[in-house]
Amino acid sequence: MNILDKIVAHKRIEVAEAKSKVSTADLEKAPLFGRKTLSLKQALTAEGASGVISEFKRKSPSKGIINDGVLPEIVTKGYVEAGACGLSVLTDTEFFGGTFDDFAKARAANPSTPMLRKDFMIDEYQLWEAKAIGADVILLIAACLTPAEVRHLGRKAQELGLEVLLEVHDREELEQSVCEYVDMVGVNNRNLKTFVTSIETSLELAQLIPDNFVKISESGLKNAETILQLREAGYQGFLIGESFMVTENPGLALKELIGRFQLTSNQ
Ligand SMILES: O=P(O)(O)OC[C@@H](O)[C@@H](O)c1c[nH]c2ccccc12
Repeated sequence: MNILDKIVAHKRIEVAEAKSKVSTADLEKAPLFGRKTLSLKQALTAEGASGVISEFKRKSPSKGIINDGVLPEIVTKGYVEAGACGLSVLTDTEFFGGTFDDFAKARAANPSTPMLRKDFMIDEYQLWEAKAIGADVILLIAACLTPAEVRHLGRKAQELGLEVLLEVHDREELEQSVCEYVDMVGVNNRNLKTFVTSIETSLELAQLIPDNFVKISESGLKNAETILQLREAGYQGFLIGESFMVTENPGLALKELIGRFQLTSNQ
């Protein structure tokens, strides 16, 4: 079984357990459930936006522990002060060490920044959870959903006021899963089944993504030259975790990166 299949199998058990404990009616009573969501799409396309969506990630199946002793409220506040357009916070515990508590702390520290609940969404129950913790955006990974599931979850998410980021890794996933219930298309440079990471994936798929979707390049990004190259190819969003999280001060790492690509693009 590849790692993605393992994660999804585990997720199904987790969701079944969560459902048996807390009903969607109870989730709707959470204080943040009715909150007005923020638009990541708008933040990414605003004049002068850095385009960076910074991720809070403690560990991953590909890297093991990245940075475990850090506080989500401190790191994410640092990201926002440095110029992040949006935040991504992992909520998968088993494989990424994330929690709802991490998300809640980041949410409270950054009330006006769009936040992505980064998890493996397989059931509409998880959309209610996302609303209850104060998320603005959810991720739908084409590699672990059928095109019909993408449509169904995307439509439900949008009905709840959430924006939808569809993640693809190849042409087939893109062509089969992209639909009107998606707001942004993310190209994952990392193959979730093999962990092989290559920017070429984003460069190759760029022209195939219809223009009405905001394009986001995800994973393995660390230098200004690459960001500029991706911008040139049509990307307006850059999802970056590890290269910030491995440093002692992730916010500072983001600030330095933005400084480098803004400087370079003005020359
Ligand atoms: O840490 P990186 O290489 O900068 O990548 C961030 C993000 O793209 C990555 O964490 C990611 C992209 N898609 C995912 C799906 C599930 C879990 C994690 C991910």
